[in-house]
Amino acid sequence: DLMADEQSNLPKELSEKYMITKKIGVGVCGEVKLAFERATCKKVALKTINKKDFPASVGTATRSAEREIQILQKIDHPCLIKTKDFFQTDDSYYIFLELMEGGELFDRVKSKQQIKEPIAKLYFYQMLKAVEYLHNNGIIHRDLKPENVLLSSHDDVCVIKITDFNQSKILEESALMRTLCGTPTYLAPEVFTDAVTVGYSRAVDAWSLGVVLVNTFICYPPFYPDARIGLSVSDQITQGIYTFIPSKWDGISDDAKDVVKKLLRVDPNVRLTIEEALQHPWLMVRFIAVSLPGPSAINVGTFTT
Ligand SMILES: COc1ccc(CNC(=O)c2ccc3nccnc3c2)cc1
Repeated sequence: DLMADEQSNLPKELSEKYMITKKIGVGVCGEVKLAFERATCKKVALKTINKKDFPASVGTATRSAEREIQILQKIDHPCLIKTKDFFQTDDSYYIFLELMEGGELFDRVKSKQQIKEPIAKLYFYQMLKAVEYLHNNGIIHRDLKPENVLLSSHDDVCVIKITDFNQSKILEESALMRTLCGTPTYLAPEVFTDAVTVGYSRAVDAWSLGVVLVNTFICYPPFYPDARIGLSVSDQITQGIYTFIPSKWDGISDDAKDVVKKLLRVDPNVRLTIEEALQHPWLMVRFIAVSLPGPSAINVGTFTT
């Protein structure tokens, strides 16, 4: 059957160590299957990236896949997905990841319709901590969305982990940074004025988290195709036009709305940074330490409503 011959063209070392079973998710650059580690019978997720899938841009595909793998193996944070094993053949990468039993936040929001504020805050706090770690390590995710936020269990109170780093960017030391270290005697003024805005590319992650937060609260994103608005989605975004629909936001605190407003600022220079968001009153509630069950328990505290 399909499973058998797929199992057959896997690297021998891989199929000796793991048994691959059903597909549990499909991503842009490959698919995610449930696998079992034969020695421990533990469940793991297998993400397969086929190099041949992008014949046209084969260069960028493998570069982005290699960058993703490089990042996956370097990062270490309770709210970032961890690689457990890795294999490569001529035409595919096989990345074994810790299995997130709860699936995607995207599906949880869809099935729950409305996520209660303390739970949305718990998830959002963990996303902020994960992205804070990435930014502190010079990594920008650049593709934060509910499909890339995974839940560790079916319980509302659970650890979340961010996944999918194939759009990520590693901030290298730039020629501009080196230029600004030298004596500016012969430097043109625009080199300094440009320098003010350069280095805010990480602000894209803060914006995306603002959109994810709205999506988590009211189950659809703030910018979406709607004839009544009379603007394309990209125009709504570039003009920062969105509304807090009263019926959807009733019962949600003003602090929560304030975080959204400050993340969805069009100008990246004034947009809330991840660090500032973590200091916002909505997130700075009294925490009572509670350690969540599960492989990588973290103390996030119980959120007062
Ligand atoms: C036992 O069969 C299942 C077990 C769990 C699920 C829900 N999880 C998933 O659907 C899922 C999707 C992508 C992932 N990417 C990396 C790590 N874990 C992941 C888990 C779905 C089916």
